[in-house]
Amino acid sequence: MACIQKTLRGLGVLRQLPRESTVNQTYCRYASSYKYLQVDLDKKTKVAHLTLARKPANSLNCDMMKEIAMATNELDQDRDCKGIIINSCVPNIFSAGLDLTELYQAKELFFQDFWRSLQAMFSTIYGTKVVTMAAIEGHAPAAGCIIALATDYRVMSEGKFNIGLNESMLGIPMNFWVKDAFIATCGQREGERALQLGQMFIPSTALQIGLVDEVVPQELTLPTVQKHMKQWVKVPGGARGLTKSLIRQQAMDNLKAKADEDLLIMTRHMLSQPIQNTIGAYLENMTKKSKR
Ligand SMILES: CCCC/C=C\CC(=O)SCCNC(=O)CCNC(=O)[C@H](O)C(C)(C)COP(=O)(O)OP(=O)(O)OC[C@H]1O[C@@H](n2cnc3c(N)ncnc32)[C@H](O)[C@@H]1OP(=O)(O)O
Repeated sequence: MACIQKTLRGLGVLRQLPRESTVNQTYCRYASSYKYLQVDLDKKTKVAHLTLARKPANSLNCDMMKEIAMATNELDQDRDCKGIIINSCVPNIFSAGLDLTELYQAKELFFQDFWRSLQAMFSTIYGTKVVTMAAIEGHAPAAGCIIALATDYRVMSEGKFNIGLNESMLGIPMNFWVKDAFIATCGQREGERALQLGQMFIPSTALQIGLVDEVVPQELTLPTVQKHMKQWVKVPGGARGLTKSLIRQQAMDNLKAKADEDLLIMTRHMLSQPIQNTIGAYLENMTKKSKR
């Protein structure tokens, strides 16, 4: 965790937050600290719910990614927290991925802050020693899928929803740490196919390729995650946490070592005219669609 804090501090993401605003002895809510999240920790079960709450689609703007990193870090340090469930309060959408309106015609300095915040959000969730699970009750494209990939266990709702890394289709080339996380989860062959094609998956296919661990009716999604969480947090935390670190440390070290390089490469790509044109056209399409 020292590593996560160092990374966050280096990225200017970590700031002093009030320890907690206590509602009562067994249930505490950090929500007052956050604009785009609800964070509730049940001190009795030692499980926190980190609920993405940026309507209309939980698109991830720079501040929201900073908040997710800070909240995860804060929970990681809280002795009363053994598990974090990430879910969404937006019906049928887990997260629509990066906020394209912030990426469109972004200034270089802002983009750097934005990308550092994405790196920090991922590495904080991926690197935390506490158990993390995603209750994916709707669409999870691109960075929505990245949040889910960073967790230890994913349950998705049945329905006409999509999950996956569609970056190629947006003209955005894949970067190393997202590629590594996908391949670690779904394997080399699936990675070669899905990442080149920018493929999105319906829940049953996502289950087949191992992108999610379970698919259940929507109303059972959160209860199913809660049931699994109850089991996972029973495992002695020290042993489980160290085992998790052992498995994830290499990826964390790689990201830390190559974060600047990633930023440099992605700044060049994302601010290039062809990608900016694609994002512009995509935004125009979304506006037309919602006017219909
Ligand atoms: C190189 C690797 C690292 C890079 C990592 C990540 C890259 C990204 O994340 S890029 C972003 C990719 N995201 C997408 O392609 C998803 C785009 N959105 C959708 O496909 C749909 O909105 C979605 C399926 C999520 C939901 O569909 P609907 O339920 O039909 O809702 P609407 O499409 O009407 O959307 C509602 C509302 O939200 C706005 N919106 C949606 N997505 C985004 C977004 N990514 N950024 C900004 N705004 C977004 C959309 O415009 C609508 O707004 P209003 O018109 O104001 O209602």
